[in-house]
Amino acid sequence: MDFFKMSGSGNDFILFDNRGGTLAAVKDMPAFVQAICRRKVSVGADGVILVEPSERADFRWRFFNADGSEVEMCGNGGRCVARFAFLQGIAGERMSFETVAGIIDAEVRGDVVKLRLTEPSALEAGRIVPLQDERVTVDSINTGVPHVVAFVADLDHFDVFRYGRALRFSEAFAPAGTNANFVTVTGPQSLSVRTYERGVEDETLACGTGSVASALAAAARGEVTSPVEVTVRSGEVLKIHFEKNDGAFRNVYLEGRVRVVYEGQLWEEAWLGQGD
Ligand SMILES: N[C@H](CCC[C@H](N)C(=O)O)C(=O)O
Repeated sequence: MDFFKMSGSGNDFILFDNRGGTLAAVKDMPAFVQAICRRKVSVGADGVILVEPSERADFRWRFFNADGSEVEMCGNGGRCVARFAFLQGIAGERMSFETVAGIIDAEVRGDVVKLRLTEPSALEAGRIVPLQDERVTVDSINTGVPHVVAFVADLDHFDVFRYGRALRFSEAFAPAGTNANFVTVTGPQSLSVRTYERGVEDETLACGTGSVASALAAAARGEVTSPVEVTVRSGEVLKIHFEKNDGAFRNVYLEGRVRVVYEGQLWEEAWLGQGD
């Protein structure tokens, strides 16, 4: 099974062109995904992307987190799959693809990919959430997948794992759970974000939909205007463009560089029998 390994600003993925049933031998997809996402004993990644045929767009893709959970969308994964599709001749520089979250337009310019995301929804500002022995104020929004955004003062020394897990599993966001973003606004068009990701169950080096959620939450508070440069944990910068009209956000774009790390051939021993 041929695959690509790609990185979207440090959020890394294993991509398969599954249009011809490359993965037909896989009987349990979540178990397969968990196995190949394990670092040191297999390929290792934050998630897996399967490109499949679509009646409604150039192609469809399914996204699986490293824990095997299939979820609606992935912003950095979307940027990677757009460049993958272009490089593989599956689509041109301008394309549209189908996700569980909806149809997304993409434009590939060299190693920079710009996505037009689905309309954000369910923005709730100033939610008071009990968190261990404290109560915190967070904003929540869905940017393809669910996110909470908390504004903090000293991001570099913030315990993202502890508070990220507490928010991820908080009753307030049950049963689906959420991704948790911790943000410091650094200027009228810039902020820094660290994200604890659902389904990776750890902090990742970047989160695309989380960066968008953070930019829109800050814009809703009147603290930033479009375009917003988001510095992620890897140190790379994602650019978020949006229109804000009477509190609603439209034409939301996520832009940034993606890297092809390598192309590979997956051996069965890299996934079969890993639980033994
Ligand atoms: N972990 C997320 C999906 C991937 C989101 C992130 N990698 C991105 O770039 O948007 C979730 O389960 O909702």
